[in-house]
Amino acid sequence: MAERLSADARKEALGGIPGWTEVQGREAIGKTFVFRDFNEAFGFMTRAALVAEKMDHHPEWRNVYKTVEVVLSTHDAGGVTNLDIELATKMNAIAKLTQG
Ligand SMILES: C[C@H](O)[C@H](O)[C@H]1CNC2=NC(N)=NC(=O)C2=N1
Repeated sequence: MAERLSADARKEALGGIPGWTEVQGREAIGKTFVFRDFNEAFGFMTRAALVAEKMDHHPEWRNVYKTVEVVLSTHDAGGVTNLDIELATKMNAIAKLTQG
């Protein structure tokens, strides 16, 4: 199983994934993505869902129109692991593609 990152390791990893920050009150990372419209937002979610399923690592997320709020943590580990960092990195890349 993936290892829970220390607070220092989390901070360091967050430095490499623009827009992602610590969630207050729990060990998790989050980012709010804002797209041009619902079509783009849902396109992002569709692509990200396929990647998440392949990784067997799943986001907590909420979509309202063109905004997608994402929270990542590794429930099995009770915190943030490299799986979250990897999925966050992939989501940033997918968002870039989605936004054209
Ligand atoms: C059995 C299954 O592999 C586990 O429950 C996986 C599925 N997806 C998961 N996703 C996330 N975010 N954290 C987990 O601990 C997790 N565990």
